[in-house]
Amino acid sequence: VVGGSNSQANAWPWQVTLQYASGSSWGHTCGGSLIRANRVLTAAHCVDRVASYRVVLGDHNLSTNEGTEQVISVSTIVKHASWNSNSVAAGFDIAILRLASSATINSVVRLATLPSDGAVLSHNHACIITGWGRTSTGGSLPSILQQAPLPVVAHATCSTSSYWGSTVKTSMVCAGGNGAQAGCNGDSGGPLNCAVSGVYQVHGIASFVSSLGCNAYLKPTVFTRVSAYISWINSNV
Ligand SMILES: CC(C)C[C@H](NC(=O)C(F)(F)F)C(=O)N[C@@H](C)C(=O)Nc1ccc(C(F)(F)F)cc1
Repeated sequence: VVGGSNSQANAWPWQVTLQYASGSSWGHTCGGSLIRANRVLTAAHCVDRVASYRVVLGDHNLSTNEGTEQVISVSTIVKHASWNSNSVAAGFDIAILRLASSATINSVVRLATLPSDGAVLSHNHACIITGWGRTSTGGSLPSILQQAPLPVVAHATCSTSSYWGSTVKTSMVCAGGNGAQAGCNGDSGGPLNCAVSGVYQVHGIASFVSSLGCNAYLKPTVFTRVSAYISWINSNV
């Protein structure tokens, strides 16, 4: 997350870090959201690489053991059948990870609330991106979960030529683009948290940013719009 700040410990209790084995250690590769005690919602592009994956729930500082972490391996991966890693612009950047065991739901590990089928948020609706992605384009990865305000950019605006043009589809949600706050590499798969009637919902799954730079002006961070995939989730969870 570029232009963000440290989140309060466990303030986003559905946020997970998706990690893959590299050598003898595990490295953060993507975010994700807990949607059932044994199911995590993430981006399909996060699991394109054949590897062994694990999720860590209840984490805050990736570099220390805080005693709230739950480490669970990923048993199976369900990527959307229409996902094509050569065209992120087509959408379908969504996957469900089945966990080897169920998480213990407690004060620091909770299920995400998903939006209702088809719900579309209006321009400037206040949302917050969270993640352990880079804090600047090509920069370093933070230890502490970051968050930043990222207001929704309506599709009508986001699909104009000065923004993303036809790269962005109605199955996506744009947020940010002010040149300061943005998602960045490593935030992929993580949530766009939007308050609706006082309850935070996971309205987006971080999908892509501009290759010109994470916080490129008028290139909002683009998320998979979760409300466009509710029936897919319900039949694959
Ligand atoms: C691996 C990528 C598909 C996803 C990667 N996503 C992210 O970094 C995140 F965190 F925003 F989700 C990304 O945007 N990386 C930049 C460097 C990128 O490749 N962006 C990008 C690629 C293709 C297009 C498109 F759709 F136009 F082809 C647009 C942006």
